[in-house]
Amino acid sequence: MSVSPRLPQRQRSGCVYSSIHGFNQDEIKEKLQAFHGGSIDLLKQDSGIAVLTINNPSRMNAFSGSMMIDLEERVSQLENWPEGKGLIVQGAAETFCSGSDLNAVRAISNQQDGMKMCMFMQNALTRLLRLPLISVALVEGRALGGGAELTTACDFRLMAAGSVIQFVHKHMGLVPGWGGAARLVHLVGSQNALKLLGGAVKVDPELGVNIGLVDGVLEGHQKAEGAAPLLQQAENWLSRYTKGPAPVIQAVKKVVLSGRELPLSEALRTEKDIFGTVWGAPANLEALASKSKHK
Ligand SMILES: CCCC(=O)SCCNC(=O)CCNC(=O)[C@H](O)C(C)(C)COP(=O)(O)OP(=O)(O)OC[C@H]1O[C@@H](n2cnc3c(N)ncnc32)[C@H](O)[C@@H]1OP(=O)(O)O
Repeated sequence: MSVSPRLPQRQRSGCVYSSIHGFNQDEIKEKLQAFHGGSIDLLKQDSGIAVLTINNPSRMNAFSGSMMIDLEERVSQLENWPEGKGLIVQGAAETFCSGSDLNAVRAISNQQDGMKMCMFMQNALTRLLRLPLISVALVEGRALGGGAELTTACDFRLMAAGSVIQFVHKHMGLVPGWGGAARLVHLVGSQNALKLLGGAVKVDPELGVNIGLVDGVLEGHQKAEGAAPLLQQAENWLSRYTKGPAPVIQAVKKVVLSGRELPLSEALRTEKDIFGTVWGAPANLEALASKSKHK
C-alpha cells in the first residue's frame, strides 16, 4: 500500500532503507534464514481485525532470524488487505517477546551483519507502523529489548496487569536499533525516553499510563475472576476505533500518519488527497442519504 501520494519515494514503499543506502534485502534474508525456530503467525478475521502472534515460546518469543523474515512477509500480506481495519500484535503463551534471539545475536555480532539486521528490522517495523490499519500491541508478561521496540511500532499499547516493558539494551551494551528509540521519543518525549533507556527502567502498567506509553490496562484472569480473555479484551478496546467501513478507517489512519510524519504543508496536501478518496464514496453517500444525526 502506498502511504500517500506525497510521501517521498522511500517512504511511499514504507521502507527507510533501499539499495541507495547500500541495503540488499535478499542478502540479509539469506543470512537470517540460517537462524530458525519459531514463527510469526497471522490470522485475518472477518471483523477486519487481524491478530499477529510472535510465536517462539521455548525462548520467551525471542526473534529468530527466520521470524524476522516471517514478520516482513506478514507485513506485506497486511499491506495488501483491502478489508483490513485493525491489528493486534501479541505474544504466544502468555508472554510478549524477549527481543532478539541471543543465539542469532551472538552469531552475527560482527559490525556488518549487525547493520544489515538493523536495517532489515527498521524497514519491517516502519512498514508495520505505516500500515493503513489501527494497530495495538497487547503486552502480557515481558516485552524486553527488541520486544519493547516492537510495542512502539504499533499505534497503541495495552498492558495486562503484572506485565513489564523494559528497554534492556543498556544492560546488553546496546541501544535500540530497530527504530525503538526514535519512536519512543515521539511517544513519551525525550526526557522520559532518556530515563527509560538510560535506566533500563521496568515499565509497569501504572508507569506506562502515567508517561503516555500505555493506552489501557487489561485485567488478567488471575486478578479478576470472570474477566474476558486478554485477546477478547483487546479486540473490544480496539473495536471502538475500527467500527465502520474499511476505506474510512484506513483513511483515518493515513491522515494521522501523514500528520505525524510530514511537515505541515505536505501533510495538508496529503490530507486533501486522502479526503478525495472518501468524499462522495459509498460510505459518504450512504451517510448523507440517511440524514444521520450525531447526538
Ligand atoms: C536490537 C535488539 C536488542 C535485543 O533484543 S537484545 C535481547 C534482549 N533480551 C534479553 O536479553 C532477554 C534475555 N532473557 C532473559 O532475561 C530471561 O530469559 C527472561 C526473558 C527474563 C525470562 O526469564 P525466565 O522466566 O527465568 O526464563 P528463562 O531465562 O529460563 O528463559 C526460558 C528460555 O528462554 C530462553 N530465552 C529467553 N530469552 C531469550 C532470548 N532473547 N534469546 C534466546 N533465548 C532466550 C532462555 O535461554 C531459556 O532457554 P533454556 O530453557 O535455557 O533453553
